[in-house]
Amino acid sequence: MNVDGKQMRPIWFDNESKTVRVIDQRRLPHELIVQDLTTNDQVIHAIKEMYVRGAPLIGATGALGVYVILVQKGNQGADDAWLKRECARLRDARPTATNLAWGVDRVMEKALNASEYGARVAAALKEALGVVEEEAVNCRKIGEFGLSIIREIAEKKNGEPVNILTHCNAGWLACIEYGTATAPMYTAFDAGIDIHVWVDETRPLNQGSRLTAWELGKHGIRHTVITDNAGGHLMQHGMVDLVIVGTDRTTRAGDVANKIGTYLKALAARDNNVPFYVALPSSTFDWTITDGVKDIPIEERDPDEIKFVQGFCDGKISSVLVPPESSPAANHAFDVTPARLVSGFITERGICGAGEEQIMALFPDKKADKKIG
Ligand SMILES: CSC[C@H]1O[C@H](OP(=O)(O)O)[C@H](O)[C@@H]1O
Repeated sequence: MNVDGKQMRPIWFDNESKTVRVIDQRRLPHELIVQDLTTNDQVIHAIKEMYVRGAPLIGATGALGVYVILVQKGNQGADDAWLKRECARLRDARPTATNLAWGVDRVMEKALNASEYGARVAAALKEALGVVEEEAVNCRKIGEFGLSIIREIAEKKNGEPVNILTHCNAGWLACIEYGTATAPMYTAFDAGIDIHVWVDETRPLNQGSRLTAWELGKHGIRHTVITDNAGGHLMQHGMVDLVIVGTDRTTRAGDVANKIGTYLKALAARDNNVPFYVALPSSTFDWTITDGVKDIPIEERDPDEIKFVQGFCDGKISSVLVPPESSPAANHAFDVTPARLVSGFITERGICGAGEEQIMALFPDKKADKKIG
């Protein structure tokens, strides 16, 4: 996306150095730092520590990570067992986003189909770059389909802005371009529709206040950062016309795993008759499961992410302890919104209702035969 006149993506392959490069999103919005990923350990660390985050981006990083495994120093790329072991390590870097396993499996399969090392490397890179470009196109299409929802609301607003609430960051920084939840926002803004976005700060790592606010500001989209607990109040007072969020894993029956706090937004939206849409590429559906609360693994992260608040001061990032050092904290990174609270899904193939029948009608070619994640 355009950042101060420069086209940027959160991940890219540098053809000259043959290196995978990523933006270290932990440093945004105050520092734009690029990291090279030249070993599997570095790729795994970047995913675990959230240099890169967001389901489609994690999937693309996993896909390119298979290439890194094959070309890293001391590789045994032609050894199938070694390649599978390293891919399994990469696949397990974070548990909830189904895209990671999808991206790694897809590229590893192509690599294993080539026996000669050079052909294996070429096949892996080609497939991984294909994943990157496909997800960019998928998010553009999500924006095109999502535009109709925002346009329909705008037509009833008599010139007033469409107020959209979003949680966490499901922007281009979580994908490749456009984002998922943000894609319809960018498309509507670029089509001249007046929108304003309520941006949940999204504790504990503040992906909303740090990343979504940065993205929207760079695109010139009016937005307001709010606490995670403010959304219900705003909906009660008619200040939210639409909620659009992303997802890390959605079951084929429409249960949605997304950043912790999403479920509460969906409850407030239902209670106030506010449309609640989930935007995702098909790579984020887990076709093998239906019950999200029972079957989606919820990542539990380091409690210190809650106890220590990160800020930017005097040119550097610092952490400040908030609760008593001795107080325990519980850091569930995601929750599951049942399909019954979802108005619909915005995908690269169109918009569908939140039920197995509607989802499978849009994706009749998807099979529930391969366990992911
Ligand atoms: C388009 S996927 C974005 C999704 O990923 C985020 O989680 P995290 O920042 O921990 O990777 C959040 O759930 C977003 O909605």
